[in-house]
Amino acid sequence: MCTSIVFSPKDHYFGRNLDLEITFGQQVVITPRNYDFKFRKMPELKQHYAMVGIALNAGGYPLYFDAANEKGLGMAGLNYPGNATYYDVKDGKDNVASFEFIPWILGQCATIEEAKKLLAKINIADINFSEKMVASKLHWLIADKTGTSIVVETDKDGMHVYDNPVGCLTNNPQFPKQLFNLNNYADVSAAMPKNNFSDQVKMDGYSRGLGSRNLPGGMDSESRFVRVAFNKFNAPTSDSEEENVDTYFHILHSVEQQKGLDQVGPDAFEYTIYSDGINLDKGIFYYTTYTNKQINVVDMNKEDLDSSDLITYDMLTKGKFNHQN
Ligand SMILES: C[C@H](CCC(=O)NCC(=O)O)[C@H]1CC[C@H]2[C@@H]3[C@H](O)C[C@@H]4C[C@H](O)CC[C@]4(C)[C@H]3CC[C@]12C
Repeated sequence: MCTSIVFSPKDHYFGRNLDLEITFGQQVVITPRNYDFKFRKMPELKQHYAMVGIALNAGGYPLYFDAANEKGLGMAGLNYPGNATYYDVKDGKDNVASFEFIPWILGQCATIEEAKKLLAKINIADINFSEKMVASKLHWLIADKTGTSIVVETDKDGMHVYDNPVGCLTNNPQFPKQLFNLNNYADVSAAMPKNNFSDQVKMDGYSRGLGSRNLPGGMDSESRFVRVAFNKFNAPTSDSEEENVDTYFHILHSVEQQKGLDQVGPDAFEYTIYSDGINLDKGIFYYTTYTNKQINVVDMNKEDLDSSDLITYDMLTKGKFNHQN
């Protein structure tokens, strides 16, 4: 499962945990403005906004899992099995394959308002990247540098674009159900609970943290949605970039999947392969991996964004122990 958030302590940070049992050889990929973006059913974008994110470089084509552009619009695709539906090519619509959706939006839109205008014309066409790489069933979180976010779900009954008041997304069920489920946690709090049970029962608050005792702790997508929303809304904010980035990763790591906890096959366990976050205001990309919790940084502004070839960085997966004696 996966979790994606936008966190707005001062600047705005957008990204996700990628949870899966296999890894694809993904890299940090910067697509500069003059990379010739080809689309199966739409005209190419010879010039577009530059973007940075995690992608699989498939023979020179960036298959983005999540990314943000130089204008501060971010977008992530998360698994949405059983619900995601892609459609036949339709006349009069912008027919975009699911693997083209991130570049199509990030290449052309600077804000959520602009994205909504393009979304109104889009038909997510049921096209595979290749015979081997069939379309994954996804839904998407999109956020801009005001911290505003939306969710795009293409269900059996068509495409839905939801305003997202909580700024997070996980997996199933459908987004309105995830929001509704928050009702069940209205009394969860960072503060010690008040005894509403009965004034005839003496309760002495035997432990700190009892206000959050009823937060769901599971690896499942509904539990992670509640937990990450609560942790985000209660996170401290600062004027310091480093403190805010650090807090951002604490939030994502609070819903990360340790190996061994989420069994998906006889010997297969889903785990958090990487966590990433882009400062949408500044174009700085941060990430950690399962085996390297040090925060790694790629600053897109340090690259020649007017060039035409993909710029890639292998993810640093080897952590360091700092021996002090
Ligand atoms: C599996 C993950 C989503 C993670 C998640 O939600 N997992 C939880 C779960 O399995 O429930 C998705 C997110 C982006 C997806 C990739 C991107 O869409 C790009 C690319 C698209 C091709 O159609 C298929 C391969 C490929 C490379 C996709 C493989 C599956 C990815 C990596």
